[in-house]
Formats: sequence, structure tokens, C-alpha cells
Amino acid sequence: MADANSRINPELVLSYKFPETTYRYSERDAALYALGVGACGRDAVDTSELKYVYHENGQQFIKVLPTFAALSSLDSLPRITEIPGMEYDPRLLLHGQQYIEIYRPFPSSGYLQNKTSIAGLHDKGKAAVLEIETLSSDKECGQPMCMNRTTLYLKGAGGFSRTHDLYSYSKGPTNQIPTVRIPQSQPFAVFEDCTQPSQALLYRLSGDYNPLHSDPAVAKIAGFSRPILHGLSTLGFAVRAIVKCICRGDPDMVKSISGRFLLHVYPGETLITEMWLEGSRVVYQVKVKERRNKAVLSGHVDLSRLPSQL
Ligand SMILES: CCC/C=C/C(=O)SCCNC(=O)CCNC(=O)[C@H](O)C(C)(C)COP(=O)([O-])OP(=O)([O-])OC[C@H]1O[C@@H](n2cnc3c(N)ncnc32)[C@H](O)[C@@H]1OP(=O)([O-])[O-]
Repeated sequence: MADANSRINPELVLSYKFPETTYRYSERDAALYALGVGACGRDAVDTSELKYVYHENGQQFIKVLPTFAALSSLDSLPRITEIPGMEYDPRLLLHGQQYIEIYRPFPSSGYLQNKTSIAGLHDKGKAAVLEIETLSSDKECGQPMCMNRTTLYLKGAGGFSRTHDLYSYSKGPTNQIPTVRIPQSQPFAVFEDCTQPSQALLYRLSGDYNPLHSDPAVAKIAGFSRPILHGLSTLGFAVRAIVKCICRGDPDMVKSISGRFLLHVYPGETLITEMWLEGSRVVYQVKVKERRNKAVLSGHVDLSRLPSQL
């Protein structure tokens, strides 16, 4: 049920129109982001990852990781505090899911135009689930670059339905990402990676300054023993592992990404990404080694093609 700080009026919320925004990024932003999702974190001369942070071997531009596409939508998210009819406790907000479609590889710098809308609102009783969709296009030529659907899980903000049936609105039939079915078979590949104790402090410089990831007092109020890692950083680790192990290091093969955050990650923990191939779809799950291999993220990544030597 809703807590004292929460009250949601679905009609008012759904009538809200986000203003269009722009997002300009440079090669420095792309490199900083790559470090925030662990590129070269274990090996500063990793030949398959230097390209994300450095002009390796005379390469003219750095390469951009596919999950960088999620950053273009971040600007609109703080606006949800301004949505009329959307009263909730922002300290209890968690990132529930992320879905990204990539229409063209991101160049190492760019200028994007964002159109954002509400794609879903659901009453889960103990929580409200809000889905925000952002279509990003190249500001100069108008070509679509990517689409992000961000699902926010607002603890304590449920209980706003006016009938017995729980309120549920979706712009499309499949907005919410169901939990993926993890195959029983041995994974095709497994990749282990360490997040750094300072990982969230580094990742936040890519644009998500929520104090849940940096302030011990705020983390305690939200129910965590210390600041937790951004969900999008964990997702970045997972997709980087898939690019490394399945795409043979080619980030441009990634067409779409979906992920559901199942449990928080503490910076400094070890992430084990398991991957299964189902045609050109990679089903994956991420576990935390230090917490008895508990699953923290699962989802799938669709590839435009498979590498020839798989
Ligand atoms: C982006 C800006 C801010 C960034 C912040 C961060 O990075 S925070 C760091 C990154 N994020 C994190 O660290 C968050 C990690 N995740 C968690 O802590 C937990 O999964 C939880 C608290 C989100 C939900 O746990 P729980 O035990 O309270 O939930 P339950 O199993 O009892 O299900 C209740 C209902 O909700 C549904 N539902 C469930 N999960 C999700 C989901 N993820 N997503 C969407 N929906 C979800 C489920 O289907 C069910 O609906 P149904 O089927 O009845 O219609």
C-alpha cells in the first residue's frame, strides 16, 4: 500500500508531456562511460578493450560501447519529480528494467534530440512501476539513433487503483520485460569481472548523480548497508562481457538489449556473467560471487548477425 509520502493520480500522470531535450556528447564522455562499466578495469593494456578508451594503433576515433545508448535518455528522468499527480518517495526509487534498441552504431561524439513519453504505469500493490520511453535521433540529420525504455520501481508508491483490479497501463502490448527463462544447459560462455570499490563514484560522472550511489546516509534510508552500484553500470558490465565473449570484440553487432535488475550490487563485488546462444539471441544472467552466486540481473541481447568463427 502507498506510504505517507506517496499518492499517484494515473489520469494526471498519463496526460503529462515531457519537453523535448537534447544530448551532446564528446569522445571524452564515451571513454569515461567505458571506464564506468569496467572497460580495461582488470587489465589496462587489454587489446580487446583499449579501443573504448584510447586511440589504439593509430585508430582515428575511439569505439563506443552499445550500452552508452542508455545515457541519452537520462536527462529526462529527473523530470518525473515534476509530473503532476506523481507523488512518491524519491529515496525509494530503484531502476527495475532497461530496454534499448540501437538503430545505428554511435559515433565517438554526437548531438541527439530526445522525445520522451510515458510508456506504462502499473500498480503492484506494494510498489508502482513507471515506464519512460525516449526516442533519440541525430539532431543534425534527423536519423533515429536509439530507443530506451526505462522501468522505474517506486517502492511504497502502489495502492493507487480505484477498483479491485490493480491499475495497469501500457502504451504497447509488451512494455514490461518478463523475467527471462534461464536455460538448464551449460552456458556457452562465462565471464568473471571485478567491479571496483569506487565503481559507482566513477560511473555517476556519466550523468546519474542519484545520491543512492554515493551517499551512505541516503543508502541507509533506502535500506542498503552502503551505496549501491547503478543498474546501468551492471548492465554495461554484462553487455561488455557478451561483446567480448560472443561478438569477438565487435560492439556494432548489438541490435537490442533488455535487462531486469533482480537484486542490488555493491561496488567492489565480483560479477559473473553467464551467456547462452539461442540463434542470434544471447540469453544472459549476472551473479554476484561474494553473495553465494545470487542472480542480480537477467535479460537478453539480440545481435544483427553471429561472428563467422563461433
Ligand atoms: C534510472 C534511474 C535511477 C537508477 C537507479 C538505480 O540504478 S538503482 C540500482 C539498480 N536496481 C536495483 O538494484 C534493483 C534490484 N531489484 C530489486 O531490488 C527487486 O527486484 C525489486 C525491489 C525491484 C522488486 O522486488 P520485490 O520483491 O519487491 O518484487 P516482487 O518479486 O514481489 O514483484 C512484485 C511485482 O513487481 C514486478 N517486478 C519485480 N521486479 C521488478 C523489476 N526489477 N522491474 C519491474 N518490475 C518488477 C513483478 O513482476 C511483480 O509484478 P506482478 O508479477 O505481481 O504483476
